[in-house]
Amino acid sequence: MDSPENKLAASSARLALTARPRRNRKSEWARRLVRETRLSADDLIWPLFLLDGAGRCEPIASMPGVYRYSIDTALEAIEEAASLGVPAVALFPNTDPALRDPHGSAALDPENLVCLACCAIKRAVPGIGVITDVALDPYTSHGHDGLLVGDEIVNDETVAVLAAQAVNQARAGADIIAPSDMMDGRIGAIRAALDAEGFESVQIMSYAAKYASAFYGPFRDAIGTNKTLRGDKRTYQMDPANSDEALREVALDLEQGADMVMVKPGMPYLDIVRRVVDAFHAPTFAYQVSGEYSMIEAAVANGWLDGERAMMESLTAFKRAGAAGVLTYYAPRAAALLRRG
Ligand SMILES: NCc1[nH]cc(CCC(=O)O)c1CC(=O)O
Ligand SMILES: [Mg+2]
Repeated sequence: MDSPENKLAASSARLALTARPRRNRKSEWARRLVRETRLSADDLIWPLFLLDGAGRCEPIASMPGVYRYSIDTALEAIEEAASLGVPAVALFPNTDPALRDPHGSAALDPENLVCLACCAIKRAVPGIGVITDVALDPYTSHGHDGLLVGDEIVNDETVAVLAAQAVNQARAGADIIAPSDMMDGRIGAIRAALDAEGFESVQIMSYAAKYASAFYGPFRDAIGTNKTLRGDKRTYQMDPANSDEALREVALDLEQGADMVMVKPGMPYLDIVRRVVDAFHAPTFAYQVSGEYSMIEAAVANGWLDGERAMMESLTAFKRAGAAGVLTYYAPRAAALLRRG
């Protein structure tokens, strides 16, 4: 027969190919056999927002599917995450505006929201790791991560407060201290302060390469700093155009005693993740930040993306780039999906 299909078949001689990479993709079992990276619940850290009061679980408009929890409801959610195999949570407080001041004093209050939550979690869900954020932005009236003198975020004075904040969190039972402030020299100062107080076994996960990113917008809604932030954070967070600088930052933090390092944001910075992993072979985490999450969710809400597939593909990409794990608002959802298989 002279159909167009037959003509095409007859005219196309077999290619003399030795390699046909498609052979390894011919079926699901074959693809499973050659899969290079695998995501598991062990790779997921769940960042969680806290607010005061009881019985509260408040939606965040710019982060559909993410909530601010009072401690009691947080415990239920964390219990659930632990049962799904999520190894650790990272706590971020939405501090009552009345408790914020120019010095971020509430960061040092042993009964602040994070400390109370930390104690409660260690008691109620002892099997999950608790990561606390070291930075002053949830506590300062100006929304900066450090102390503001004139229009400068002063480094060394801030570091002294951060070291005290870290000790305050360790006393409340924090397992991992995670400085996200980007001041110079804070890792060494925090390590020394922790050790001096007998907290040698408290780990430090340094936000070593944290960029001044537009993708943090929804997070600042979540903790209530968007309205109050004066100016921007470009004098301490990194320029998104830089890559070698990230390696120098990571080197300094590892020298000063960081046990783990982080690159943030995540997906637009996978090249940095890969470079850091290849250069240092240290446990390197990536933060799939609020804006990345909300971008995916907005497309899903419009019917433009398949939510589950976009979630799992984005998380797998972090593993492929070499990350030891990912801080992601998807942690419980992804862990539940991985459990179902
Ligand atoms: N210490 C601030 C902090 N810690 C974590 C995030 C962002 C996380 C996210 O966007 O999900 C930020 C935002 C910022 O630097 O303003
Ligand atoms: Mg640094």
